[in-house]
Amino acid sequence: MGVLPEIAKAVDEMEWMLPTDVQAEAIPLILGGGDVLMAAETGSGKTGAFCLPIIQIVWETLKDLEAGKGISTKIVQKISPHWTLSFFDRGSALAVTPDGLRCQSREQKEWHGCRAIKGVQGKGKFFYEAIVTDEGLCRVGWSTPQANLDLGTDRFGFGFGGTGKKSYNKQFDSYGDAFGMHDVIGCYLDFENWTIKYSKNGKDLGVAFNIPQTLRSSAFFPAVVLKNAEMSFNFGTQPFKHSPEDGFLPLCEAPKEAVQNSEIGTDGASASQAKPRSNAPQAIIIEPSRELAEQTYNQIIKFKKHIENPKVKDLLVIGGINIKDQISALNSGVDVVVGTPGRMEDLMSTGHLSLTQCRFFVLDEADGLLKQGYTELIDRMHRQIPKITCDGCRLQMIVCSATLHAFEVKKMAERLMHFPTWVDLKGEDAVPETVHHVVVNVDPQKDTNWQNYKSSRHIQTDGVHLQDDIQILGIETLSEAVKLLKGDYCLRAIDMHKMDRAIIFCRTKIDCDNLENFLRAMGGGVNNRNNSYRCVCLHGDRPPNERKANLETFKKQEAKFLICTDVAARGLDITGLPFMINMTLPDEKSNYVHRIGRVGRAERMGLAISLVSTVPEKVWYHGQWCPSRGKKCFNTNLVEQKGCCMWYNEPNYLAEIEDHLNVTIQQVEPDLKVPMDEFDGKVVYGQKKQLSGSLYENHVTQMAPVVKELAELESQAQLSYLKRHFKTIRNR
Ligand SMILES: Nc1ncnc2c1ncn2[C@@H]1O[C@H](COP(=O)(O)OP(=O)(O)OP(=O)(O)O)[C@@H](O)[C@H]1O
Repeated sequence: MGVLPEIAKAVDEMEWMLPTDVQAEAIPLILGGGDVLMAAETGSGKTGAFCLPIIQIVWETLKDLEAGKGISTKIVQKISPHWTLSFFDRGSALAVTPDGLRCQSREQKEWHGCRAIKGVQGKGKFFYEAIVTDEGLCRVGWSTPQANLDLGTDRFGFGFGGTGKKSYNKQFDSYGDAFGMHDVIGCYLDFENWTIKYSKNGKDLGVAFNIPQTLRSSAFFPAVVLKNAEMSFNFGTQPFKHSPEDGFLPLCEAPKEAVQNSEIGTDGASASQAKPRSNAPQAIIIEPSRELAEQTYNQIIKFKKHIENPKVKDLLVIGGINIKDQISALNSGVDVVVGTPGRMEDLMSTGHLSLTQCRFFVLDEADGLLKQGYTELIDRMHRQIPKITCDGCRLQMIVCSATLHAFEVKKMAERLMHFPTWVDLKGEDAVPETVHHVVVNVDPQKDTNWQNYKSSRHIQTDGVHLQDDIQILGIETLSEAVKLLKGDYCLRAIDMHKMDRAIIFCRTKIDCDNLENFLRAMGGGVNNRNNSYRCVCLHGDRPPNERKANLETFKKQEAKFLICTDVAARGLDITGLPFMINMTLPDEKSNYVHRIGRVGRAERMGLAISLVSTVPEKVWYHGQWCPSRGKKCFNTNLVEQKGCCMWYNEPNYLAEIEDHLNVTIQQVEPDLKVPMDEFDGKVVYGQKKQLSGSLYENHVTQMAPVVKELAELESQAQLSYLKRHFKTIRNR
């Protein structure tokens, strides 16, 4: 994987012998500093593909910062021998490009400043240009080494700000004109008349300051201070946009005897100036659900197990955990933060989480995040992150999902990412080869068993037909019948395949609760310790602690079935999970891919069964119009009648999914027997496929005859070429 031995050791202990395809492609790209969009099948190891290189780079940066000398050598090499801004003599949130000619600060509340690496002293007249390259607040001018970096707020520096004010010793007086985006500010320093003045787009704004006697023996350095802004500089190595007045020299032509080098940053000791603030992590990883955030966080803990000196500190930022603990962890220093958008936003808005040192911005399950309505938040976070890091590297953005081809993702990538490389191992959405997925039709007109159900035996339905007359056979009755039958089909699927571990997806929270009660009852009640349908539930109405505990129970195999809404459709990784049941198809086609991707992970085989109603089913649909968003809502009218129900047409959704995946999903009979095909007889669901190509000995034996044939063909081709070539020469 090309990672540190300490990381490789941890990965080895997890029994990862080879990188998966997506890891082999993405890890070098991320280590190389690029932006990456990763689209690969569910369960193909995307989490490792971004976490491993991130941990490595974060650790290397910490090591450099700790050593001091590391970072200074790295940077000093990059410093041009000419006039540039200093990488050291600058505020912690101010980033400088590797050429030292542009700086940026994305801190919104504080000013962050910077000085050049050289200044001038004694006699002469000097000039440089500064250009506003992004909206924001800026002040530019000259400062002596004693001045603080907030230019113009003490007696040692002179600034001219975009609001049309000159500033010295905290005194802000009107001067010249206001300036902003694209304006070119000329900065003049005159040691003959002891004055400082400015020009805007070539127009002379007149003398701004008389240099006091006390400062006349000091060196003056170009200086700038920014608040959420960006400026670029020309010290004379490029033609100026507007030539300076006669007699003023570009700084880069200042005679040697007038030039004074900055003392800050010439030795490693000063590198600490670039030390990250404690609450400013180097990597931010955003996940769409708490469970997924926890899972990624747990993987990071495993990956960094052997990393020492310095340790990489990580933090999980999700709701349901005491925010005070998260704040105190942030204050004591974090390097990698994994979390959900809501809690991250809370911490950012209160200033407890700073993005100023972020070098990795990762969106896992990006299309899911965008669909949940986080586009604006993501854009806002991206704006706050400096695009160049404190040690001159570029911000890296990594975006991944199994279903990345959504239009919104492409638009976001265009907007925010910097020439991203697509690691697209699947093209359009696809189901992994390791997943055997089938559908069974639930047809209440053919299968009339529902008419014989006694109340004790059937599943409680969601109550949408409470107001309907279902005694007479009509679409409402058939819809209710489907709901009853589906409970039974689910049981039959479990029994037929002797499922002892399965994830079961329902469309709504109430469906989950009803199925949980039904399965428990069918297994002899909740107090029956040997309940053969032991199950737990995971959905948004369950408190965070219960969600966490239920997931743990299922992972530890103390419950056989995990019943959930789409909250768990994405990313949840349950080792060797053999079975999955869809009680209802999702209306969002990409969610089908995510749901069935909970099985068939890490090369293990899985079976996914979807129950598809042949008739329309009336279901709950609580939109924004529903005052309680579904809680204790009994409005069974259709949406068109200002109600909270709709008709759900599963055959249509099935057709859309098949069209999207370009496959016809195999259909099985209501007995739920899965016919023999290449999966059957050769695999045990939940285990690795036997005789698969992943074992190298087998791979070599399988490929040997083909390779031999290829070698012979190549030799023939070369000989025939040589013969022709030889003939041509002879004929000449
Ligand atoms: N190189 C590897 N060798 C063996 N197992 C691996 C390797 N990489 C990842 N795995 C395992 O594969 C499983 C799936 O990985 P992961 O959760 O990263 O998949 P994913 O691509 O993010 O899936 P999804 O799209 O569903 O989120 C995990 O259990 C992980 O430990």
